[in-house]
Amino acid sequence: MVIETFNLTKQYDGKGGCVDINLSVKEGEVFGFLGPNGAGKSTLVKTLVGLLRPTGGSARVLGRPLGDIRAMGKIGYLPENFRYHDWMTGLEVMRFHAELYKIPRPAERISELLELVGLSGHEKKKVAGYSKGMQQRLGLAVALLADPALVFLDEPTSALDPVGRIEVREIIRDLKKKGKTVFLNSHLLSEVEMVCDRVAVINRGRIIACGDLKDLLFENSALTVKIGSPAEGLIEELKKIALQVKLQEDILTIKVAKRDDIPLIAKVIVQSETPLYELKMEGVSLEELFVNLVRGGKAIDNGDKVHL
Ligand SMILES: Nc1ncnc2c1ncn2[C@@H]1O[C@H](COP(=O)(O)OP(=O)(O)OP(=O)(O)O)[C@@H](O)[C@H]1O
Repeated sequence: MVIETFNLTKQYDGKGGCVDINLSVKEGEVFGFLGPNGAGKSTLVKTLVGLLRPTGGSARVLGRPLGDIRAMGKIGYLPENFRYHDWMTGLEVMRFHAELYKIPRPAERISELLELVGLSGHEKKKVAGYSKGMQQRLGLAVALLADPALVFLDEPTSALDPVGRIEVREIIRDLKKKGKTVFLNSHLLSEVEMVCDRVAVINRGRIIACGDLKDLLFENSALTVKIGSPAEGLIEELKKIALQVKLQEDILTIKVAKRDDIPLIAKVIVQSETPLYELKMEGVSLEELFVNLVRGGKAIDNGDKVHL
């Protein structure tokens, strides 16, 4: 595991922050960390990168305890609200951080990264003259300077235009291809849906859902089946396979535990000689799931916390 936390807690004078966080993030995955404003996302990230000391619990990052200097050298971090010295040029900011990281042949690495984030040609301009999006691109380049094994990106695209967002998505995918682990905080759920393998949702400092993104979305989807008059005993038969079966007029709404149960459901209906007119999976988007979870809706049936 690249990140493992054990009841990790960081509160400010006993309030706010994040509480009893138990998470594990595997090597090479893109992990999405979601939550509404003030939920505790940045607090957890700052604690994991060693900027804040936990007030409870413990964690291991890259196999080392929190704050261990050997692990910190392999971590890249793009904070949510950062400001570089605006009297420096982009190139100077990069050189400064390269020195801190003691990067061998920094000139080569710096120009490669400025190219990657689309700042080539702007490196000699002062940061004061950079747009918000350019500053965010510079922040991303700094986060990637040391070729980190683990990258924390806190709202990496908040200031970017649509093209910039696509570019960052490509950078994230490329990092994954290279076997790097990405921990992504973002409010842009469609973006998270496109790049993340697993997600956790935090609300009021506590994790309320965590799991494989595809499974989480599947669990919260339902099969809708348009049928004629149901044969005797059909609903009972379906209940043996499905998690939940509801019949309203001629529409059956069925929740299944796994994809392979769908053809089974169709078979049972057909074999019962009930007319079957239509069968489709009504999926939820991550946005719908998120809103349901955060508002305490019934998005998830088996308790208020899911671990897959
Ligand atoms: N330095 C601090 N001192 C006191 N309380 C803090 C401090 N930093 C954060 N908090 C509180 O801890 C809680 C979590 O804040 P945090 O910034 O971690 O949330 P977040 O999920 O990153 O929010 P956002 O999406 O708005 O950036 C909030 O209630 C916040 O007010």
